[in-house]
Amino acid sequence: MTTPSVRRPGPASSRTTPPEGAAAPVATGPDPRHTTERMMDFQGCFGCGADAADGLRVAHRDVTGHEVRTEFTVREAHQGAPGLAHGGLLATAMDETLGSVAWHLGKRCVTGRLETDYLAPVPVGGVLHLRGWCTGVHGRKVYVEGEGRIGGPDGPVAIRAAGLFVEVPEEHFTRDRTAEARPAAAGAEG
Ligand SMILES: CCCCC/C=C\C/C=C\C/C=C\C/C=C\CCCC(=O)SCCNC(=O)CCNC(=O)[C@H](O)C(C)(C)COP(=O)(O)OP(=O)(O)OC[C@H]1O[C@@H](n2cnc3c(N)ncnc32)[C@H](O)[C@@H]1OP(=O)(O)O
Repeated sequence: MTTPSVRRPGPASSRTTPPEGAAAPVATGPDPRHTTERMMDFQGCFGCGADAADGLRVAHRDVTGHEVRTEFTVREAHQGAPGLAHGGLLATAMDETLGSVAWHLGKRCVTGRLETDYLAPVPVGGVLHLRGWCTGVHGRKVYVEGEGRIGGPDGPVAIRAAGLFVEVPEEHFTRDRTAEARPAAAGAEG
């Protein structure tokens, strides 16, 4: 057990806390059946992709067991209030980190729920050091928590989060959803 560095309770709600009977995570590494070329070579991800011109470029640094470490360098384009990072983008960097925890457990998952606590502002020019780890697995559900520190990996905690990731079939990513995305009226035309 790590000692919480802030006086607030943990970030997880009942929906992001593993239920009774959840299994401990088993760090298998990414499942080769899921790591198709299409997925692995994809650089368009807003969170981490090199080809996402306006993306966050979250850098994946280290994986140890079921714990993942990443870094997010906050640039001017990420501001909410002047000089400070926008909270939604900090949540995105966290989503990226927690999602990759599930991936390294060999699970093909999407974010079902993401809860965030903001504890301190993150300044432009700073680096947010993120860490995510799995708290349990129950059926298709993978429970993950994380934190982001400023000024270094052991600096003060600026953001904490808890997420629920849900395993999906490959078809989730390959299905043609063009019709679903169209407005209902336009979709009704043959
Ligand atoms: C994710 C990208 C992967 C791409 C991989 C590419 C390269 C790989 C390399 C590295 C990977 C690195 C990092 C990963 C990166 C990024 C992370 C970003 C991830 C995202 O940015 S991803 C986009 C946003 N995300 C969505 O776009 C999801 C939209 N959504 C749905 O697609 C459905 O909603 C779905 C599938 C979630 C569930 O739908 P479904 O029909 O399959 O299943 P169902 O509803 O039955 O839920 C099953 C059980 O989950 C419980 N459950 C579900 N949702 C819950 C909630 N909100 N709260 C509490 N419990 C919930 C139910 O209660 C039930 O629980 P129970 O089994 O106990 O009944």
